[in-house]
Amino acid sequence: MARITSSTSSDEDGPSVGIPVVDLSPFFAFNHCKIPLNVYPTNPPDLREVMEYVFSCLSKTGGLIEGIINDCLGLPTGTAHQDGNSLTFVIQDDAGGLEVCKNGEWIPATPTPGAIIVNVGETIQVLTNDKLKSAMHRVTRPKGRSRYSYSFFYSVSPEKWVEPLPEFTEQLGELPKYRKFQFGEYLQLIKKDVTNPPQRPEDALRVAHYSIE
Ligand SMILES: O=C(O)CCC(=O)C(=O)O
Ligand SMILES: [Fe+2]
Repeated sequence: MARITSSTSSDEDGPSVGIPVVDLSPFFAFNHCKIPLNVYPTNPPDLREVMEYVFSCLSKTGGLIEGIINDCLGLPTGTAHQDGNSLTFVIQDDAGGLEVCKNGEWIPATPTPGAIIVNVGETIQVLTNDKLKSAMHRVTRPKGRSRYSYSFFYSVSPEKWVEPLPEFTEQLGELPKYRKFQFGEYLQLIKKDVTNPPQRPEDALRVAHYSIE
């Protein structure tokens, strides 16, 4: 979130940035432009464009400084997560850094020229009733150099319903482990976690939300 605070106003009761005086609070707060909550004043006309640009530059600077602090403290830069979509294709450069958790151990996905890493996402985990599991993974930035990767998230469309397929339930004599949900609804839920992450990464909302006990 960002806010414009008026501290030099000669008018004690109103903002000094030309915002129509409806709300008399001395600041104008706004969220990341991807969250559709912002209501921008129409005057000055280029306020929105300038603010979104400044927001984006400062977010990048924040990420950079956060990474430097993490490096200095010896903390990992990446947060462990599973992908919610069906399949993710990852192409990483020779810096490496992608790690997958197996039996509690972090295993590096060693960079191989020309290779595409394929991650199974939670949608496939649900469709196969846990026969194929979505791996927990994270990214650590190698010390002293930058890292670039390209991720392609192959997904079902948001209106599609996702549930364990009969081939992995009835036909095997097994009960479904998840109740049916619409993919778009799940996306909305996990996006909330991305924009407003829980204190502990393990509290992030995952597909277990739809588990049948
Ligand atoms: O950068 C990478 O290697 C993977 C990034 C990733 O896990 C993700 O975007 O979900
Ligand atoms: Fe991922």
